[in-house]
Amino acid sequence: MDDSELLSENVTSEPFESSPFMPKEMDEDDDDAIPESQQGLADNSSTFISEKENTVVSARESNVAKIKVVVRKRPLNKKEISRKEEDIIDVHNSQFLTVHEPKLKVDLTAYVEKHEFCFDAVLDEHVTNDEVYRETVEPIIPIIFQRTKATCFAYGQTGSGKTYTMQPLPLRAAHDMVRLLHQPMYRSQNFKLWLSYFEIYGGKLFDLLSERRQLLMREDGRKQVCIVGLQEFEVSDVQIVKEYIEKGNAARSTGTTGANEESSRSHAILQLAVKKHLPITDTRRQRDRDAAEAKNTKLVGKMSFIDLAGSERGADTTDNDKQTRIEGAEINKSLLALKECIRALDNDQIHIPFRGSKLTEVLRDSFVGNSRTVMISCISPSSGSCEHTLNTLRYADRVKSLSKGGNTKKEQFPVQSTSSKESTYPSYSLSEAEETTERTQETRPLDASRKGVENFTSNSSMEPERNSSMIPSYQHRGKEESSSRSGLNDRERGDLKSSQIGLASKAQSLQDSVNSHEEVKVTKVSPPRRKAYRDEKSERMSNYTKKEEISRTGLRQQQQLKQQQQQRSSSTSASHVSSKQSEKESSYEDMEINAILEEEEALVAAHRKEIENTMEIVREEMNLLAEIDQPGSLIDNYVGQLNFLLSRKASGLVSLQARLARFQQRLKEQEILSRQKSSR
Ligand SMILES: Nc1ncnc2c1ncn2[C@@H]1O[C@H](COP(=O)(O)OP(=O)(O)OP(=O)(O)O)[C@@H](O)[C@H]1O
Repeated sequence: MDDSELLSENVTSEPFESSPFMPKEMDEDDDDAIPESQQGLADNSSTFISEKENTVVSARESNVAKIKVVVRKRPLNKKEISRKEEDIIDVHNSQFLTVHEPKLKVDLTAYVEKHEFCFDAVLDEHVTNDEVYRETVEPIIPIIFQRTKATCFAYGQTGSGKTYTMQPLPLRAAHDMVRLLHQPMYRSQNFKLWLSYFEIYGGKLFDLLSERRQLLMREDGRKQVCIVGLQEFEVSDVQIVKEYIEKGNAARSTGTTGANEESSRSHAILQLAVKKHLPITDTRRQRDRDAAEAKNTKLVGKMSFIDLAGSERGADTTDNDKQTRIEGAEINKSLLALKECIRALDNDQIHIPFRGSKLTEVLRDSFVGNSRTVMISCISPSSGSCEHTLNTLRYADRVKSLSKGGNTKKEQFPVQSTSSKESTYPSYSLSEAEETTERTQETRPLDASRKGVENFTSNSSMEPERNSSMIPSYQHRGKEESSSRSGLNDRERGDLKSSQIGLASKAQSLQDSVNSHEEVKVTKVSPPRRKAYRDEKSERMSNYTKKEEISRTGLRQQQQLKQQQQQRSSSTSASHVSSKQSEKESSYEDMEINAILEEEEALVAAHRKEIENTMEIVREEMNLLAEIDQPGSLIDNYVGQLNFLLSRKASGLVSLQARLARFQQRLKEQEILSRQKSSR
């Protein structure tokens, strides 16, 4: 038992339970029970779907979100328990989770910071693989027969349970798909199930079902990705699927990382494709006919299962040998590319950088057109993995925000509220198989249930016209939400807002205390013209150089008092010989004080603006830190962006300091002037 093994491990596959999403399996008798006339109708028209079936499909589709983000927490393992690491993840109501992050204050007092998240589903350590299947893949299966391409992938740090979660899913899916194939509706259309299994290792593609033969990825003229040489096998029963999966798993590249001794070093992609076989009518021998038929297929829909390589950067890039580090770098590159694609979609960019990595090229179908994506974020519950867990959850939160409306403009999908399990997706009736005939080569002469085809267009089988028409002109049923981020980002904004409010109130109380202090002083302040008050005024003005005594109230009161004095002086000394001179001086001083007040206001406004900018920069810095902690992040990006942010911060401070210096200078000048006047 290795260290990472779990005490409560239950790795053996669980027996299948019948699925509420799946129609009951049709046996031969059921099939026979279909009236002759209806069978004929189905044969003649590939678009035939009964109204009832259509309603069922629509109802099912309405439960299938375009992007679904599910989090799975695994139990503590032996190693973690022996290290006395605590379970820091609380799951509530199957959708919410709280991470209790242990932290230390500057004075080394321990405290716990809570991070709350909400996802489409959160599965705790007691949830079985079968339940994971029900929550994630099962609802998608029926729509694979309705021209949908779907992808399910697991994401998370190494050892968090990705392989454990992903491995049983294809078999369960195949089980349900085979059942559906037996439905008269699909049987009559000659729908068949095909399986392929390959991995991306070190940026190269290898066929896991064909002695790890290297494959080539090409883009055809229609920008469809083709995996040249990939072997596909027709599978008609679950036992055969199981054998292929085991064969492929055995051929996978694994290695040891700092955190998992049997770590997946590659991204493994298992695809189950539903194809419509077109009948070969000419009179050939049965064997030739099978081979020709296998070539003459149309892709209906496809389900891809992707087991991503472990995403823990640190362990991969520092602890291990050169080869492992190179692998780690390659894995990081593809995870980064995946993140970039998600971000580009999130920002509604026209150009999506799918070409950033082999992985994203393969995943391209999952994000465009009539697609469904399920991301299962696997997390470890231990306190020692807290940082990685938070990174995984932040990544998941970002993907979730994509489903909330980031791509509504482009694809016109109604948005889904991720805080609710219910989603509002339109129904559409697409029963007809894809029109594109697959250009396949080299049919392997295998037994009937194991037909293998080397595919030259495995990912390209849907015609672009069709593809574009597949993006249904949906009418929005759901209420469209703004593309604002939820969860953490909202919280961050909330934190920011409350800290802003906190800062503002602090500033206000400071200002109040300064004002009250000033008020005491101001009562002594009198118009500068009167000798008796000159010293006080000059003292006051010199006090402006002290930051804490800068007060607009003071200046205003000073001005008011001066005006009162002026009135008094003009009323009582109207006949005085120096009154004109005095008025001149007074108006000059008025202008001076007004100018200082204006400058003061500008300074305070600039200070406020600077605080806002600083907070914005701090927020960006926090994002940057969160990103650099993500697996696959590039240090170059980090360095460049940090440099940019620090320069922004520095230039903001420098310009505020310059303004402050100008203001101080102004006050000094004012003081000198008033001294000169007082000495006159
Ligand atoms: N939910 C779970 N319940 C029980 N055991 C689990 C669970 N999740 C994972 N494990 C166990 O934890 C260990 C690590 O899991 P796994 O190999 O699936 O991790 P991984 O994320 O695929 O790692 P890597 O990325 O390095 O391949 C295995 O021994 C697995 O059996």
